[in-house]
Amino acid sequence: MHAIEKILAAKAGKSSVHAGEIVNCRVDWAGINDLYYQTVKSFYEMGGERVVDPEHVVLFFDHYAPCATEKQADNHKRFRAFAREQGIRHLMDINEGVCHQVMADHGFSAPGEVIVITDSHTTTHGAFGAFGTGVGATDLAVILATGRLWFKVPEVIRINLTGKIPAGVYAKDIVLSIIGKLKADYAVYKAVEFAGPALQQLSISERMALCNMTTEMGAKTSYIQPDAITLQFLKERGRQDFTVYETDADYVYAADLTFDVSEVEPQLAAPFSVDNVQALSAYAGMHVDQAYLGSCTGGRTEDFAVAAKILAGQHIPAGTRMVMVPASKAVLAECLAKGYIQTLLAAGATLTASGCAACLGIHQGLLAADEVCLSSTNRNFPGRMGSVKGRIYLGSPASVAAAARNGVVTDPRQYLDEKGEQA
Ligand SMILES: CC(C)[C@H](C(=O)O)[C@@H](O)C(=O)O
Ligand code: SF4
Repeated sequence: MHAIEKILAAKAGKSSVHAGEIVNCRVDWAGINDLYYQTVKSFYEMGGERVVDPEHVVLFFDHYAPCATEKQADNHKRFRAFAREQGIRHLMDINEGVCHQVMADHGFSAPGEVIVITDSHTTTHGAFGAFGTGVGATDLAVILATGRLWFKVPEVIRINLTGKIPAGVYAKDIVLSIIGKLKADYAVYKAVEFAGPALQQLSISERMALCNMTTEMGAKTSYIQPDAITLQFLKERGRQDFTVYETDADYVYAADLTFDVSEVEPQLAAPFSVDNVQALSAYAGMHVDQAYLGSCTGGRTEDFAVAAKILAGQHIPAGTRMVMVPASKAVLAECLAKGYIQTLLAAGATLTASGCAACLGIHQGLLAADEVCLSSTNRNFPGRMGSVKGRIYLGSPASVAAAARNGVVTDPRQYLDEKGEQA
């Protein structure tokens, strides 16, 4: 069996499972974000009275944080009342940040767990060796009422990463180049595992970016075998009570691919699909109206660190604006402590509240028609960040910062030395 199958088997109380089988699993973490009040309504509509395991339910106020309309505020108010009524202690209010980052910050995401959130990018938790997947309101309501949910055991595609990651190239570039080759529907309902020696060069932050983006290949879930890097991250957050499952040596993958990361250069996904990927150099010199640094893909401390290296002592030129959205309160605190935010503010960037913000066009950084945004987020569909005529290019946080520095698409490698430090 694959480690993912072992997780699902354990949660279903079975000794073995196989791809295609439907299993009914105990869910370790059920998360609801603030776009999904329908979950609460569905819970009552299906006869729910008490949430079976409120200790393992997390409510996230991230998409509307802080609220831009009265309707959003009313939603939050009803969620808070639900939390009080049901004894849900983990209410991550508007200052906490994007659900996936908050899960990581709190040490909630851990190996061997089943994590289900009303958000498609729940694949992110594969970075911890968890089975993470996104669902809609009614499925989540079933978990509230029963503590369990059914899944179809996915086939697994393994992507082996080999070679040395060049300076100025990041997980985002690697995964964009993979999606550009394999395309947006390559992994529909399959699991995508990242493996291979290059993983040793990738921190948890970078692994989260990789796993996050598998959603844009249609993946049901993602997986990275926990290692010393994972265990160290969890130790720092006080997590020790988890089970690490290992894939059997004779497990047969649905596909087994190898990518040499040493050949990857900075990439951009051009409008209007995530698999419309080219080398960044193809767009060098194109004017950028907005550089957007944030989200559950590219809004972590390391992302701010590299942006600060590129923009230290610089001034963002007139005609370009930079919006920065730390993925969570913990990320913001860390970036403040390290001086990254101060450096970026001094360069002329705007700081907005942690959360989803303009990543999906809610507030804090929307685009006008024909404006170009270079964004560290994960989607560039029409209307994703405001006007349906806004043009979003997805790239690494370093590429976002380099664009802010010059007001045009710029290769970030020229500002970094061979160690990835300020050149
Ligand atoms: C919650 C939902 C509207 C959505 C998702 O499921 O991913 C959002 O977070 C996104 O990134 O598009
Ligand atoms: S930051 Fe963006 S991609 Fe992530 S959960 Fe929020 S809206 Fe979705």
